[in-house]
Amino acid sequence: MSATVAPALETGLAIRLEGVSLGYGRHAVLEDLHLDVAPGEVLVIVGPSGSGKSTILRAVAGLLTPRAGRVLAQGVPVTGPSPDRAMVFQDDALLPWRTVRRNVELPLRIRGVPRRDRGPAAESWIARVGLAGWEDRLPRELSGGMRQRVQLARSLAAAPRAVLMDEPFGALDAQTRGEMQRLLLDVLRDTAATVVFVTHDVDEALLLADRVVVLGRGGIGRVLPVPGPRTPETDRAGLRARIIEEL
Ligand SMILES: Nc1ncnc2c1ncn2[C@@H]1O[C@H](COP(=O)(O)OP(=O)(O)OP(=O)(O)O)[C@@H](O)[C@H]1O
Repeated sequence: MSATVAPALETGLAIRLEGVSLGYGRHAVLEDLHLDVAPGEVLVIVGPSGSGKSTILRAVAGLLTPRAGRVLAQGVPVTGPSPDRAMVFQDDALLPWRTVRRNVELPLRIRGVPRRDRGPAAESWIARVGLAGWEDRLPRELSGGMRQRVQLARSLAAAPRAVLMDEPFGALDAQTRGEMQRLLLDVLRDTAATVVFVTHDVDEALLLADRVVVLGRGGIGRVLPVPGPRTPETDRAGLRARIIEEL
C-alpha cells in the first residue's frame, strides 16, 4: 500500500508588528506599533494623509527596515520582499513594455512556475478580473480601472499568502471604484490570503474590512471589528461615526 501525503493547504500569513518604530533618515513617523493580523483576515488601515499608512505597509512588504522592533510573517522576521507578500499600489505599477499577459505572468516566473503553465494560469486570472480578450494589449492601451484590474490579477496569480494594498482604488472615479471594490470582495472569497489594505476612505474601509485599524495622530488608535456581511447594504453608521471621531 502506498501512502499518499496530501499537499499542505496554502493559508494566509499571520503578520505581527512587535514594538515597531518606523521612519525615514532622521524623520520618525511612527513609534512602538503593536499589531496582529490573523491568517485570512482583511485588515484595513484607515487614517488621514501623512499618518503613516503606506509606511506601515512598506515595512510589512519588507521594503522599509524598522528602526526598532520586528515585523514577523508566520513568526519569521521580515528582512526583505517575498513573493509570499504581493503588493498592489495606487499608481499603476505595471511594466509598460509588457503586455497584460506578460505582466500577470511575472510573479509566476518569480515563483518558478514552469513556462508552459504560466500562460493558462495568467489567462484564467485575466478572465477572472473581467479582461478576457485584452491579454495582448499594453498597459497604455487600458483605462485606469482596467490597469488596476491587471494589478489585481498580477498580485493574486501566484497565490501569495498575503496581499498588501496601498490605496489601490484611490485614483479611480466613484463608479469604477465601486466596481473594483465589488470585484475585490468577489475574488477574495476564493483565496485564503491575508489582506492588509490601506485607505483614507472610511466607507471603503467598512465595506472591505474584517477589522479596521484607525491610524490617528498618536499612531495606532482603536482596532475595531466590522460586523458582516460585507455588502454595501450593511448598515455601519454607528461604527462609521466612531471611526471619524478617532481620526
Ligand atoms: N521616502 C520618504 N522619505 C522621507 N519621508 C517620507 C517618505 N515617505 C513618506 N515620508 C513621510 O512619512 C510620513 C508618512 O507618510 P506615508 O506616506 O506613510 O503616509 P500615508 O498615511 O500613507 O499618507 P497618504 O494617505 O497621503 O499616502 C509623512 O510625513 C511623509 O512625509
